[in-house]
Amino acid sequence: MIHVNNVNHTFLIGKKGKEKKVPVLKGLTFNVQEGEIVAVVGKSGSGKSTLLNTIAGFMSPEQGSIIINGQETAALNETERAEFRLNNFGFIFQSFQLMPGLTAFENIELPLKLKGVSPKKRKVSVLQLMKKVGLESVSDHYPNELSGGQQQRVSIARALITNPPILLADEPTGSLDSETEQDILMLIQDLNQTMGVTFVIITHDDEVASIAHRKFKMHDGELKKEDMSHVI
Ligand SMILES: Nc1ncnc2c1ncn2[C@@H]1O[C@H](COP(=O)(O)OP(=O)(O)OP(=O)(O)O)[C@@H](O)[C@H]1O
Repeated sequence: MIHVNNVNHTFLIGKKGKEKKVPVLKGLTFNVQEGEIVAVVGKSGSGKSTLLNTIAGFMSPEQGSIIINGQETAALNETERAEFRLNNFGFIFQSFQLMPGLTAFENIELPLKLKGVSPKKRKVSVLQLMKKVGLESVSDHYPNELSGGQQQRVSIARALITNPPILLADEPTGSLDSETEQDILMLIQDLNQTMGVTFVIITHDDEVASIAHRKFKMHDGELKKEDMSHVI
């Protein structure tokens, strides 16, 4: 489903003429299978977000290839890449990134509106998914009238409403207390098991990594598979 082949990337940092080369991704090779939850852990600055940005096609790696569902993303132009991203990925962020002027329902509905789905079909899909993620009772609430956990549920539902096969999550529980974190992790596991959604989760939190089928550790731009023998 996701094939990362010998990916290298170097940033140029500093003043013009005196730039320093900083290698951020060094020969990364790994695959993610359909239906897996994969966690990428590592210290701040180890290259996790850069890796996620290359998988999502927000940036192209200097060397190597990334193939998503049989498509090499670097071969697409900007417009095709945006379309490809829309059809293949949903995104979850630490800071939820909800539209403050829209209700929970309207936030989840927005991607369908942008895709031109009819109001009737939108309503059916949104209500069904809100039920699935446990948001029926707060449909008319604005983001500032929701708890952190509820806001993250809205953002997960918004990411899933167009049925993308892959969710990319950057510290999805980073803003939540530990009890709410557990709720969100259970939801992620449920969505993985019942809807077959593949998750790639960036985190520095061991609790989050513990729900992954496989865990990779980024260290100075290199990726090492971690022992997951504790996972049944
Ligand atoms: N656009 C950019 N231009 C130059 N350097 C960058 C850029 N983006 C990231 N870097 C550098 O690349 C390295 C890796 O950054 P990255 O954000 O991928 O790390 P991270 O593991 O996600 O960190 P964090 O956990 O703090 O988000 C850092 O040294 C960072 O300063």
